[in-house]
Formats: sequence, structure tokens, C-alpha cells
Amino acid sequence: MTRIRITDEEALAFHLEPTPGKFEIRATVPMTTQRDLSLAYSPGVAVPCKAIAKDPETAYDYTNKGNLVAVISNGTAVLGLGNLGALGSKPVMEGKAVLFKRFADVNSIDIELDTEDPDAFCQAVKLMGPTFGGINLEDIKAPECFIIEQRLKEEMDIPVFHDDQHGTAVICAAGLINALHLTGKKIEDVRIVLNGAGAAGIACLELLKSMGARHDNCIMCDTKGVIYQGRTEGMNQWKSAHAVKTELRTLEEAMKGADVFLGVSAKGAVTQQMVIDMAPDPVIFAMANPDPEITPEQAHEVRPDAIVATGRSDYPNQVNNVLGFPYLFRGALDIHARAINDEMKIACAQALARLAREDVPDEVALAYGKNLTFGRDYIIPTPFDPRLIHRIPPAVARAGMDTGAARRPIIDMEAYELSLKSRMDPTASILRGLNTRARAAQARMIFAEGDDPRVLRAAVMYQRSGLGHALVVGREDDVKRKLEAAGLADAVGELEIVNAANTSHLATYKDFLYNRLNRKGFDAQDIHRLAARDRHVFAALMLAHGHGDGLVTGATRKSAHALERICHVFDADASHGAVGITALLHKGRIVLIGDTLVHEWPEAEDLATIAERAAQVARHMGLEPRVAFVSFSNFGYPMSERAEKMHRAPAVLEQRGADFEYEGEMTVDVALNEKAQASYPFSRLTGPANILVVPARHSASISVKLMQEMAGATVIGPILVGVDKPIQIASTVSTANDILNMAVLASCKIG
Ligand SMILES: NC(=O)C1=CN([C@@H]2O[C@H](COP(=O)(O)OP(=O)(O)OC[C@H]3O[C@@H](n4cnc5c(N)ncnc54)[C@H](OP(=O)(O)O)[C@@H]3O)[C@@H](O)[C@H]2O)C=CC1
Ligand SMILES: CC(=O)C(=O)O
Ligand SMILES: [Mg+2]
Repeated sequence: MTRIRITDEEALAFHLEPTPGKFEIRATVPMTTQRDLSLAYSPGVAVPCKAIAKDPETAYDYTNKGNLVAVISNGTAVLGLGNLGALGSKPVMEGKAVLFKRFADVNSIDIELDTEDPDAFCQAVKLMGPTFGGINLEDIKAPECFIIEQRLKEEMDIPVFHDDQHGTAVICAAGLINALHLTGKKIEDVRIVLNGAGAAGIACLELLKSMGARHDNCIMCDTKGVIYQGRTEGMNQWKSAHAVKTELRTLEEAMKGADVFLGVSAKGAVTQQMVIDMAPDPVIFAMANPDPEITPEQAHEVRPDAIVATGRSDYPNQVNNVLGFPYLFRGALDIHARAINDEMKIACAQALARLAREDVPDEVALAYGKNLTFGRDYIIPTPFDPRLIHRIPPAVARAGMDTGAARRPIIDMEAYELSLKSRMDPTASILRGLNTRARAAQARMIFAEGDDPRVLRAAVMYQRSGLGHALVVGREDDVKRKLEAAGLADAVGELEIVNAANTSHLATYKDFLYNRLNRKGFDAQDIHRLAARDRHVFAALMLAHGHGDGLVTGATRKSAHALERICHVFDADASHGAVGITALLHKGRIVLIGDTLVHEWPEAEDLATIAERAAQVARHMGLEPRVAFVSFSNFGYPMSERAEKMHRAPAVLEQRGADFEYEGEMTVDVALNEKAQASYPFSRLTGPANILVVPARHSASISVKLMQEMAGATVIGPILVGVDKPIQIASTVSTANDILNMAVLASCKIG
């Protein structure tokens, strides 16, 4: 697996841009008119207030309570970094909140409480109860976390769940079920050593014991070594419950002959010698974050037979509570649960373990960049597995209903599973799939505008994300200076800087260009100027000669200018069938619009070509194309000279025998809205269109920019399609991330 390298600067920039932090709040109701205001606020709001006061259960209907979880910490055990204080924990808590949203569509807000006093903490959380459907406690150190959770559970009527305890325990149990399955060992027989007797450690051991692990077979260690019966130093009642009668005193001694090591302690707590001393087929879950007790490389170096997992995303087998808390809460919220009980946790662990043993669908393999099959390097589902959202919450909800935790049981489980499937944003998986394909392609990407800091940052990201090799066209001293100014001084040696002065191919490039342009009014002097001084042309020449696999340009000059320069080297104009397609991503929907780049005023034949090219892009993105030729009229009414070509384009596609759905002409609402479509039952579209072919470039540009500015849609493109080699043209307002996206598209050869 390619390890993704990130620098401290990148981590800070990620948190700083586009706005400080990781999320914001959006209204789900219209707030534009006087009427909206009267309904959302005074006087309309009085009606649900009175209804809730009369019947508190209706809060789940009239407020966001039922899908809102608080992530609450006091920052006393932030990951494995120790006590960083309430404010110091905020980035982790914001992170948990966005994970809730991303993976299970649970709205979540982080709350950092500035107290280490359990009484004050409980009092604050308890008072917040009415606001939330659930409370996720996070990164509170032991033993206070046990006292806090216990008390809040008793005093609150919504699920209170300490993620570091139970989230971790559930995932650890799921992973262990499968690791033991692979090694043929039984939980009743294995010798388990657990390092870290805190929140995570105590909960892990408790859950494993409830699943059959034998007390005498489990040795728990902390900073003072083995927790044995009679030990007095650094003890508390929760540790005492796991003390065993033993002569062992150190972790080193305990590891001799152990079958399983579970680490929820600190970086580097395990040595290679300890791993050497373990029993055959040892299971090692080094779960400390961000750095594990021992790295998989170190463990495998001395024990190739080990099954190793960590808490990190950049190694196989990620045993991290991110696989649990989003889905546990999703299931609990959907039954308006009073609590998340042990049965719900065990159901979650078993469902996760089962899922990992099943056949992995292609889309997961695509997102992960390799085929995953149940085995030593795949004992637990990956966080990006799209099946998690519709497989885990139903298991949790069912267990909650069976054990009396549900306030509002789910009647139709099948419908519930379907609703879970449609909750998640399909655009995310498309973007992820493209990234994975790019990573597999390992393309040498030419970034033509090495004098622009955004381009340089994109090139560095491209290379450091393991997408391939970045070739930057620019002057060495200039690139170096700009990288240093961007805080990326260490990237200077990583990028390959290319220019007319340091290439050995300039003469070949000039000959090629001369042959293409000598009858278009360009003399030798013009050719030299273009090849040696114009970076768009130089970069295109590199690409044409195979000195790179793809090209990104257009961040510093208008796209029309960049395209005109590229046309000197490639047949990238309308007459050769080149087309620009822009993807709009908004509210979980993807719509492609064309032509946004090449054809100024396409005729019916050109419109058919645009549809074909767009269909090609859609299929590359994993979408089944449905094309609508859009205008201001529907199927010939009102008649207009301007709409006529849109009316004729479908017939052209029919003649060409197009193998995708297309229809027109129609208005945009009929194209995109199923209900509006129902008025035209003869239409050949079987659902809302995902490709809009518009009458001209101005209407394309207006539509895209309107969606971007008014609706906040994500825009990818224009994607240049129909040229021999992958070339993508960014725009002058592109961010470094947009430019990186263009490089990914070029790398996937979408175009
Ligand atoms: N992968 C995952 O999903 C999760 C991983 N974790 C990781 O687990 C670790 C502990 O978290 P948490 O339980 O919340 O923290 P706590 O502060 O509650 O507990 C930490 C425990 O680890 C022990 N410890 C610390 N350093 C060492 C060491 N070098 N050797 C032996 N024991 C040690 C402490 O011992 P003592 O009692 O003597 O002070 C204490 O018992 C962190 O690294 C965290 O990132 C936590 C939750 C989820
Ligand atoms: C993953 C997690 O919650 C932790 O390391 O604390
Ligand atoms: Mg945590």
C-alpha cells in the first residue's frame, strides 16, 4: 500500500482553508421571504414550541434533536498525545463531528468543556440533554471517564457513549473475531496481553471477556507493568477488576508466549524482541494514535506470521473507532434509543466482522486501489466501504429493538436499509474512485505553469499523495523561491523542473512544430519563440513526444488562450471533435454540462458529438449516461428558430446509433426533475438526466457559474475530451485543490 506522506504545513493549511476549522452550519429550510421568517421564527415557531412542551417526544419531529449528536471532551487524553486541555482537543472533536456526517449522515457538533472535575463536567453535559439525540464522549482520561459516563448514563434519557471505551472495544472485538478465525484459535484459549489500562484498555478487555476470553488468560499492563493481584501502586477499582494472580511483572515477561497483543497505550511501547517472544501466528493490534506501539514494518520484520493492525488509515487493517461510532449512533438515533447497550455493541462488532469476510464489491476495491479479500491484510472493513452505512446501523437498531432500548421501533426494516443507502452522497465515492485510478496509473503529470504558487502546491500534493511523478515547467530559481515562500522548501528536490534550457529535446520539438505550422504563417523565428518561450506550447510538445503522460495548464491565462496554444501542437479544436465537459456536483447529484470550452455555437451535428463525448466522461465516472438536449421549450413547443437545433440533435444521435439514453429538446426542470418528466410519458429518458447538452458556450458558462455562485456547487472541469492525449485546462480562479483534481482527471485519461 502506498503510504501517504503529509507535512505539518499541509496539516495546518488543511485546517486553515477555505475557512478556519472543518465544518459550518447550513439552513435546511428556505430563509428568503418575509413568510419564511414568520414560519421559521416568530410567530410560526411558537406552534412547535407549544407542541413539544405538551409532548416532548415530538421534539424528534419538529427539531433537529433526533439527528444531532454532541462530541464532548475536556481534552485530558487527546488521542495518545496526553492532556492537551479542552481547547487543544478541538481539532480532534471537530474531526469526529465531520466523520459522523461523512460516514453516517449524523449531524454533530463539538463541545469542549474546560474542566477536569467530573462533577462539573456531568452537570454541564446533563444540562445540555434536551438539545441532542445522543452524547459521544471523547478523549477523557481514565479513571474519570468511567465515573462520568456511568453517571450520565444514569441521569440522561438519550444514549451516552464514551467512544474511546466502547467504540474502540467494538472494533477491536470485530478485528479479533476475524484474526482468530484466520489463525484457527479460539477466544476461550488465547493468551491476551493488553497494554494501556485506561479508557480504551479496560473497555476492550471487558467486551472480550463478555465474548468468552478467560480472565486468567488476560494480562493487563500499564506504565507500572503487569496489573497483578496485590499490586498497590497506580491502581484503581477498574484496573483491580482485571488483576490476575501471576508472577509476571513486566510487559516483556507477559509477552512471552502470548497469542494476542492489544495496544492502547503509547507510541513505541512494544519492542521487536517482545514480538519475537510471542506464540506462533501472533495477533498484534497496535492501536495507539497517531503512532502505534510498534509499526507493522517492525513487527513483520521479525515475525512474518503476525497479523498486524493499527489505528491509522495508511496501513492495512485499520482498527479504529471510526468504523463504529458513526454507525452505532445512526442505528441508535433511528430507533430514538434511550441508550446504546451491550447487545447493540456486540451486534455492531459481529456485523463488522461478517462484512469483512464477505466478497468485497468492485467499488471498494476501486476506492482502495487493490483487490481486498478476507485474509491477514484485510481482517476488518475499510472506512470507505459503502456497505457499512446500510449493513451496520440495521444490526444495531435490531439489537436495540430486541432489548427494549427503542422508543420508536422501525417497522419496515427493508425500507430502512434502502433509506440508509440513499443517505450518502454518491459524488464522494466517484471522486474517491478517480483518485484511486490515478494512483494506480502513476502518470508523469506535466504542470505547465511552474511560476504559479497554486500550481506548485498542486504538483507537490500530486507527488506526495502518491498519484505519480510531477514534472513542472519553470525556471529552477523561480520554482525554488516560490516553493520556499509557500512553506514547501523541502519539496524543491522532489519535483522535476523542466524548461527549454535544460531539455535535450528542444530541436525535436521545434521540428515537430515547424512541420505543423509552417503553412499557417509561422516562420522559424516564430516557432523558436513558441517552443522555447511559451510554457503552454512547450508543455504540449513534451506531452506530444511522450515526455509526460498528461498535462495540466490554464491556471494563469484564460482558458481560450491556453486552448489556442495547445491547438498549435494538438488537434484540439471543434472541427476535430474536441469538446469541453464540466461536472457539477451538488447535493449528492452529479450533472455534466457541455460544451463549456470548445464549441461556441454548435449545430445539431456538433451537439450530437458533444453528447457522445459527455457520455464517454459519464461512463468513466461510473455513471450510466442520460442525455437531455436543453432549451427553453419542450418537444417543439413553443416553436422557435433558436431551439430548432436542440430539437434536431436527438435525430442525429439516432442516425449514429448512439448506445445511451438521450432526449430533447426540453427545459432544465423537465430534464432534472422526475415529477416534471412525468408529463412527457413518451420521453426516452428512464430517469432524471445526468448530462445536459446546452445550446451554446455562453449558456454553458452561465449555467455553470450560476450553480457555482448561487448554489455553491462543486465544479470539476471543463474536462477537455476528444484530444489524442490527456490535457486538462484549469481556470484562473482555480485553487491548488482544483488544479490537483484536473491532474487526477488527466491521469485517469478522462478525456
Ligand atoms: N485505535 C483506536 O480506535 C483508538 C485508540 N486509542 C489510543 O489508545 C491510547 C490510550 O487512549 P485512552 O485509553 O483514551 O487513554 P487513557 O489516558 O484513558 O489511558 C491511557 C493508559 O495507557 C497507559 N499507558 C500510557 N503509556 C504507556 C506505556 N508506555 N506503557 C504502558 N501503558 C501506558 C496508561 O497507564 P497509567 O494508568 O499507568 O497511567 C493508561 O492506563 C491512545 O494512544 C489512543 O490514541 C484510543 C481510543 C481509540
Ligand atoms: C481514535 C481515537 O478515538 C483515539 O485515538 O483517541
Ligand atoms: Mg478518542
